[in-house]
Parts: sequence; C-alpha cells; structure tokens
Amino acid sequence: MGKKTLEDYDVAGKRVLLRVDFNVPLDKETGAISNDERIQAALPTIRYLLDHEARLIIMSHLGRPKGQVVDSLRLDPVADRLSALLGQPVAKADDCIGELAEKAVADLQPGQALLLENVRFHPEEEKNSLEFVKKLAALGDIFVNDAFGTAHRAHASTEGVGHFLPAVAGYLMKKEISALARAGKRPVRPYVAIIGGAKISDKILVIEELMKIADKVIIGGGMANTFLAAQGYDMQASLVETDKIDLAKGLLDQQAETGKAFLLPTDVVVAKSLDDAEGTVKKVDDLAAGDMALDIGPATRDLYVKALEGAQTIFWNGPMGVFEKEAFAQGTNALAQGVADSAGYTIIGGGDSVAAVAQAGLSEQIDHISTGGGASLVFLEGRMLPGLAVLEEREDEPV
Ligand SMILES: Nc1ncnc2c1ncn2[C@@H]1O[C@H](COP(=O)(O)OP(=O)(O)O)[C@@H](O)[C@H]1O
Ligand SMILES: O=C(OP(=O)(O)O)[C@H](O)COP(=O)(O)O
Repeated sequence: MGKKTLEDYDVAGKRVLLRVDFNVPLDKETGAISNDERIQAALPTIRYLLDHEARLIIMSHLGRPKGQVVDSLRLDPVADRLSALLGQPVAKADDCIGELAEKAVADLQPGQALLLENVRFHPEEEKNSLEFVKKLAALGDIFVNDAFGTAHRAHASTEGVGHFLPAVAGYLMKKEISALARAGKRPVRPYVAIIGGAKISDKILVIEELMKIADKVIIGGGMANTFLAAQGYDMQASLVETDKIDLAKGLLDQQAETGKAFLLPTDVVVAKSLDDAEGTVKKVDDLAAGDMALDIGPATRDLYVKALEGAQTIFWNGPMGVFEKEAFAQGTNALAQGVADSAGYTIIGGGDSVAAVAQAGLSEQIDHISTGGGASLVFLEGRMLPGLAVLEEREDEPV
C-alpha cells in the first residue's frame, strides 16, 4: 500500500491544523507584503480543505522575532491577503496557543479558515518543546504540513505536532519534493549551483556539500563577502559573518585541492548607506572605510552569466545583492536573465529569490520556482527534512 495522501482523510467538520510557510518578504520601508507567492502556493491545499468542509486552522511563522511579540511581524496583513485571494473571510487569532487561540478555534465552522498568530512569538516553537507542541496539537484533529520552505526546521509547528496527530503532506509539499527530486541525486550535468543572500551562517555549511555535488558553484550577495574576507580582502562595513571566516577559509582550501570551479566576485557595487540612490563600482581589493558591498559588479555579472552557458541543471538560492533597492538589483537581474535563458532544467528557491525573479518579470521562464531556499538546499544535498520525515512516518499508519 502506498503512502496516504490528503484525500485518504475525511476532513469534513474536523479541525485541520495546517502548517504553511507564509514567511513572505515585507517592504523594508512600509512593512507591506511585497510578494505573496508563498501564500498563493498554499492555496490548492487550503481550497481543498475548505471545499471539503474542514474547520481550517492555519499556522505560520513570519521573520525571526526570536521568541518575542514583534508587532511588525504580526500575521494580520497575511490574513487579509489570504482572505482576498480566497474570496472569503479569514479569521485571525492574536496568539497561536492559549485562550485566544482556543476561543477562535471553538468559533470556527466547517468551511471556515482561521490564521493563528506568528508561532515564533513563543521561544518554545524553535525549541520544539513538548508542552508547546501539545498545546498546538490540542487545537486540531489532523495535522497537514504544506510548509515546504520551513521543512528543514525541526520546530514545534513543523515537526513536533506531527507526532501527536495523524499527519499528512499538503499539495505544495508533494509538488516541491517531486520537482526537486529531478535535480537531486542524479542531476543532469553540467550542474551549476548559485548561492547568495544574507542567511550566511545557515547556508555556508551547505556549500561544502554543493562543492561535491555541483560542477560549478557561484557565490554572490552577503555570502560572498564572508568568502572575500576569508581571502584577506577588507570588506569594510559590508555584511560579513566574522565567526564564519575560518569556515570559509577551510572551504577555500578544500576547493584549491579539488580544483572545483568556485566563483567569487572580482568587483562589487558599494555604497555608504542603503539609501544611496546609486552605488559605486569597486574592485574587491579597493573598498574604503564605510563601504558596504551591496551587489556584484559588472565584470562579475558577465563572468557569472557566462558561467551558466551550457548548464543542464541550475539551482539558485539567494539574491546577488540588495535587490529590493534598484541601485543594487542589477547583479540579481542579470543572473535572473541568465537563468531564464538557460536551456537546462532551472530551479530558483527561497522567499526573497522568488520575489527577485518575479520583480524581474522572469518567473514564467523558470522550470521550478521553489518556495524554499534553505529547505531545497538541504533536500538537494540528500539530507533529511525533519518536517517531511515525520509525515513519512505517519503516512504509513492506518487512517
Ligand atoms: N551584499 C549584501 N549585503 C546585505 N544584504 C544582502 C546582500 N545581498 C543580498 N542581501 C539580502 O539578502 C536577502 C535575501 O537572503 P536570503 O533570505 O538568504 O534569500 P532567500 O529568501 O531567497 O532564501 C535580501 O533581503 C537581500 O537584500
Ligand atoms: O524563508 C525561509 O527560508 P529561505 O529564506 O531559506 O527560503 C523559511 O521561511 C524559513 O525561515 P528561517 O530561515 O527563518 O527558518
């Protein structure tokens, strides 16, 4: 007998606890949702559950509030956007556990949806602590996990609750896994991986694995700054994770031994402030006090786009610069165009990366737009995703 799917459950009238990844990019100035693709991606599962008369309780995180209530990271705007997309009201509870959540759940009728408050307002979420898991699980009768983008986190709402309720994958989770499996164990070669963005400590370890799997690794964005610092360049005021410099040095040594193509910027676009209307192009050995490297430079752009030629598989996570600002978006846009033009199988993953490609108007030309950056990296390495592993265990059990 195969794994169970959503259709194997009778959800009518049941409290379905659905974990999604509504960690959408927010406009740095206004705080408004700047890209809602992560919400749209979860709609098939949400619509299915509502059409089948579930009492739908939705959980998500937004940003990294570090276990505290942060008003700018409340989920009210997300509930409004979901409501507009669904064409029906979506209730919002101001907490994800306790009286506020319980009352909102009790008021929920079949076919209605409720969004709980940001689960990361409680430090217990990321600790996956048992008491918190039990409180979340007590709100539902069935757990559905559609949060592919957060499946690499063993948190209470992504993994913990799966041990206490019948648990099954949603449609987005299934779709992501089957699309990514194509680039997984046996990618068609040459395979080029592009890594950028700002989540350096999260993703730098993954690069070691990528250096084994991919034929070429291209590094940009904030990630590149740490490697450039490891090469001895003074990156001045740029985003650099100093405690990861040694690790970066180790990776560069490894790369020197293997000779694997590993591309770092030779020039960057710098500015003293994010609000500078335009940046200045500098060689990486030429940064002055106060300079922040906020994009790859034109020579690097050309080098990177050329490096994509002939690729049969391309995976990209993490923008090449602060693409949210026009002055620092050219590197990301050029790479987006290069990936879009490729005849190979192309995957772009991550909340901001997906937003960047949408901003460049190129989403249609990408084979798979993944809602997960870190999650797809972990998956492509062949490592276990905790949010998926718990489902696989439970999907073998009788309904
Ligand atoms: N050179 C840089 N300096 C500072 N921030 C950067 C730089 N390059 C990219 N970023 C930022 O990285 C963020 C996205 O990183 P990340 O979350 O890792 O990507 P994703 O969401 O696609 O996984 C963006 O907000 C972007 O502004
Ligand atoms: O945005 C996310 O990851 P991504 O930036 O790697 O795509 C997910 O929502 C996970 O968020 P986290 O990296 O704060 O755990």
